[in-house]
Amino acid sequence: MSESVLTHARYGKDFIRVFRVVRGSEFHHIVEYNVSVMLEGDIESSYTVADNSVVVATDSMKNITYYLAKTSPHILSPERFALHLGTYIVSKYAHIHRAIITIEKLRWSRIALGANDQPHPHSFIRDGDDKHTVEVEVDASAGKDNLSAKVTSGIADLLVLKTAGSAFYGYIRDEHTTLMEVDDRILSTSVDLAYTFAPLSLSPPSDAKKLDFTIPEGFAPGSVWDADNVVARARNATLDIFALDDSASVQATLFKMGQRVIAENAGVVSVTYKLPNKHYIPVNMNYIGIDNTTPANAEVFVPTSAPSGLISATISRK
Ligand SMILES: O=c1[nH]c(=O)c2[nH]c(=O)[nH]c2[nH]1
Repeated sequence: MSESVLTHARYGKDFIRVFRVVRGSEFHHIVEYNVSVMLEGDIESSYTVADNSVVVATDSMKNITYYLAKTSPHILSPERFALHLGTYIVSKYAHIHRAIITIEKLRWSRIALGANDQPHPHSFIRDGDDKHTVEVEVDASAGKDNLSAKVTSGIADLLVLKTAGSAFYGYIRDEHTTLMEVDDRILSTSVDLAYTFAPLSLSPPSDAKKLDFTIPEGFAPGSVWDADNVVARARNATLDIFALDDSASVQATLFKMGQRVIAENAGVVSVTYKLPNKHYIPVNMNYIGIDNTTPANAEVFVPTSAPSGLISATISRK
């Protein structure tokens, strides 16, 4: 026993499901989040000598999440809410030095009705399976008056497909090659992207309840405080490039996506894409004298879930 030592400890509550409505005079606004709260600090004794006096119960972390969902003016932005929640926790508990908050924001879009797409004040539709993802680390290890944060946001499970404008040829051909070179093919991927903002420092709460959380005035477009617009631009850029790029490969198209995200968002320092290549294989009908394999005549495909290619890269600001 004495030859072992605790080298890392982190605990918290995962899968905290929360829905919030903000009732404006004309329009209601809603968010649905899956939140995870993980804490680090002077908590070793809870592991090593069964000392629960240092434990903020994970049940309390769940309650704090709901309390802030009710009281925080930042609830509608997952980045700001995560920063507020992390700041609250590290400010309230002297021995907690780091809070790692992750949020998955599910899609709810306002229903538009009638010929002129009139936005409905309080009805919404789940118009996609993709999620806005956020990971915030609020760090108080340099002191409770010296808070800093790292924010990585992104999009997961954005499923797309195009039926033209994607070639793949010129790759290594040797005794292991069976793939046909094509000047056109089906291209489909489930986009996963995550971008990291420049590190930021945070003001500690000034009120006794530790609830006060301020964001700077006049923040720069593309900064972490502009995160709702950043994710909208990243989604648009991704869909734009996917549709419009005359793709030579997933690799080349991915790089263009990353370049756009960096160019359009001044506060983003790097972006990582993970693009599975979800292969659609043309059915060979040569046995019955029908051409379904040359790109121009390929119309019937087998969608395959496995194996898939997996193309990933990180594009960083110079
Ligand atoms: O865009 C692609 N990149 C690859 O690396 C690859 N490999 C493969 O078999 N098909 C594809 N497509």
